[in-house]
Amino acid sequence: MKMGIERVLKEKFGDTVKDIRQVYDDDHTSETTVEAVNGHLDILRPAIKNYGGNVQVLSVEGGDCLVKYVGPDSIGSGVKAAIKERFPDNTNVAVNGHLDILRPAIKNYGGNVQVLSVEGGDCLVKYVGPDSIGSGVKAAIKERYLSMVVSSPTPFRTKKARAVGIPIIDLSLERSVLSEKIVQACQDYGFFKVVNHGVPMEIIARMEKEGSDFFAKPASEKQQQAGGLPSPFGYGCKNIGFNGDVGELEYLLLHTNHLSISDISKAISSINPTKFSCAVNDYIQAVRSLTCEMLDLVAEGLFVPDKSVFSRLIGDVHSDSCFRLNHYPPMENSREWDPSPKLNANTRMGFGEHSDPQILTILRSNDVEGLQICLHDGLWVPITPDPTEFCVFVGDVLQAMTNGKFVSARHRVIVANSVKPRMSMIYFGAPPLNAWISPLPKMVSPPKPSLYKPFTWSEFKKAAYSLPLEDCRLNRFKDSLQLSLRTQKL
Ligand SMILES: C=C1C[C@]23C[C@@]1(O)CC[C@H]2[C@@]12CC[C@H](O)[C@@](C)(C(=O)O1)[C@H]2[C@@H]3C(=O)O
Ligand SMILES: O=C(O)CCC(=O)C(=O)O
Ligand SMILES: [Fe+2]
Repeated sequence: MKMGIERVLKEKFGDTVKDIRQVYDDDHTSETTVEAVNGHLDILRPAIKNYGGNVQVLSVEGGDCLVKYVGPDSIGSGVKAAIKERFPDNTNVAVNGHLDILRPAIKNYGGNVQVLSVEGGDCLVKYVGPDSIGSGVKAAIKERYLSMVVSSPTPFRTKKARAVGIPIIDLSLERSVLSEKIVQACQDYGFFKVVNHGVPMEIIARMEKEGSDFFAKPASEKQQQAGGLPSPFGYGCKNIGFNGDVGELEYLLLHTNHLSISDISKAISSINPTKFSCAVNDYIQAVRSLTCEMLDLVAEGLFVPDKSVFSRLIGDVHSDSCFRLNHYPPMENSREWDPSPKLNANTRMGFGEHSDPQILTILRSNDVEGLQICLHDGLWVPITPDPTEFCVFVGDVLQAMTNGKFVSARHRVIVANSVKPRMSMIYFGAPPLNAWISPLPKMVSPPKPSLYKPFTWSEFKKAAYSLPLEDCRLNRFKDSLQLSLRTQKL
């Protein structure tokens, strides 16, 4: 700031301007505290807010000042300069932390890292990217800030650095490495992303075009063309299921068998139904074979003797798999930024918290964010959208078949301020209605008795559809015999 004024004055008055000193209304020698530095940054806040960003001083300790900043880079360097100028005793100002050293590598993998809070010695970091860099994030924080404990009289400790490393799995890797990585991801998160998946971009783009063309039609047309299909299929707006759940979305839900796709295609376009049906059939065929491939890798990674035990269910001609297009209209008129995950004036619940009932879900979205997954400890993590990747979710049936080794991923969609609609295309790989589901023998042993009683997919589905979206549906299928045996032992 001072430098800008100096330049303007020198331009105007030349060498007559000798020295320019900045003076402050308040006591310049006042203590350097989080509050004081935060207060000083008020000069930059209007500009930052204008870009939908935010700035917050997290800690000031022994010459180190840690600042969380979201906004354009140009203002970011202004933040650093403004602090150093006003509080010269802050020799080390880290905007968005010390983690800047790792950012280029993380970005390279399409990932992201952000310090969410530093409180009472706990540092909470949100991280998306490969595991290897995730542990680097942890190490970098510990290395940098643990040393401060020694030198600082009132230590700022970073006891628990928590790097959330959502796995991104490269499907071109060698098979044995892949199966291990996929099993690990299913176990740790019930969720992972895949790259180099082999689904042709042309097939994805054609499906996306058909989807956006459909949602661009007037509401009455969509309703008339696809609103009257047998429940729960067809076009829906805001309602989710039959139990009063609502969301800020419209959708098209289809069964994946050829006959129902052909029926809906005729309803959507009487002039050229094959354009829509071909796009849907090609897309479903491609993601189905990707799903089967990943399920075979799961079986290999779990050392299950029958390697097709999961994929056979989905590949079956009678498979009850379905396909869904979700369209979340954008929010208007909101530029305010709120870092908390709670719903506020700027966010709406697009699709409420739930797990998918099927075996495996494969989701592809455009580049509009909104999807979040819940980790085992209850932390909600936003998933960075990438149209070239697929997101994979463990469903309830896979949880039952692995006897709880994998836990189905709870997820939701929160629509924030974006100018573009979010559109997702989701394949839910399901067994045939009459297929029996139970924990695989390989997954059951005396220390790990069967957690679930056998059920058919039809029974499970009926129960699932009778329950609200957020319910844990598998609870109804817990093996009460095992439970009572265990209680007796206690
Ligand atoms: C509220 C509901 C909607 C849902 C059926 C349910 O009763 C509970 C599960 C929901 C879900 C989630 C994943 C899929 O989007 C879906 C099609 C499915 O199979 O289960 C939906 C169901 C739906 O939207 O009809
Ligand atoms: O639309 C999305 O991104 C996710 C929706 C979802 O979870 C679902 O349809 O089951
Ligand atoms: Fe879902």
